[in-house]
Amino acid sequence: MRDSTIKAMAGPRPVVLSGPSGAGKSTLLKKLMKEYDSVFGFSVSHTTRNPRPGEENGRDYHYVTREVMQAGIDNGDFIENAEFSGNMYGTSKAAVQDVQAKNLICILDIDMQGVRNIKRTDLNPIYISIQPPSMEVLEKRLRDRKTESEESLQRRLHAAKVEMEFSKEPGAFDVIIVNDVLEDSYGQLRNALLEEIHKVKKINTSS
Ligand SMILES: Nc1nc2c(ncn2[C@@H]2O[C@H](COP(=O)(O)OP(=O)(O)O)[C@@H](O)[C@H]2O)c(=O)[nH]1
Ligand SMILES: Nc1ncnc2c1ncn2[C@@H]1O[C@H](COP(=O)(O)OP(=O)(O)O)[C@@H](O)[C@H]1O
Repeated sequence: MRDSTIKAMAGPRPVVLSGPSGAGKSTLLKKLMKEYDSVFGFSVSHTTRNPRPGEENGRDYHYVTREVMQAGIDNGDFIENAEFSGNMYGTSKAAVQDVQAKNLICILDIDMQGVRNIKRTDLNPIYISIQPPSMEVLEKRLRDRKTESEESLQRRLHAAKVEMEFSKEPGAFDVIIVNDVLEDSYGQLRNALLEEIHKVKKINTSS
């Protein structure tokens, strides 16, 4: 579905982080937003999964039922949505527009289906793949995070293999970061976004 209402505005380009569950997307995204709190705005997705300990409704996700989610989809409220590991996830138009209205860099954390769907819109983000150093490390990190049942863990590890294959497709991502040593990965992420960061800083200091 081509969505022309989400146009690439004259402002800074949005950023899409994508990659296997457990690769480190949230960790890196939180570090970035902490260091550049007046530059980035997080696109708060909707999901039917339950909140994890420490997650907050409206900050990490909008936690909704399948019925509410489906009604929003049917109403055309979403730029894209996907089923992942037994739950629904989706990016509403409002989530992106709320951030862009503040002239911040909109940062999205979405799966590979979301990447494919966003490529059919005019959003024109920078696509960044966050990957684990290996499947073994990924499994260890997911187990140590203690957020998944054994079933959900296995589903996510299977999805991870598919996502790693997708990231090898030419043109799928602009930047690929293997998240081994966190400080190094964070440095790579920051360097990849410095141009957009400076755009926002210039706009904010000149206005
Ligand atoms: N397509 C799509 N995927 C999303 C969205 N929000 C989150 N996801 C993805 O859904 C997957 C599961 O997210 P989550 O349950 O938070 O697990 P985590 O990746 O282990 O933190 C991840 O790959 C996210 O990038 C969304 O709005 N759209
Ligand atoms: N570079 C890293 N080295 C070691 N552990 C990491 C690293 N990056 C993330 N982690 C840990 O791995 C787990 C998964 O990270 P998280 O940011 O939740 O991944 P995602 O958002 O991609 O699912 C978390 O427990 C996190 O603290």
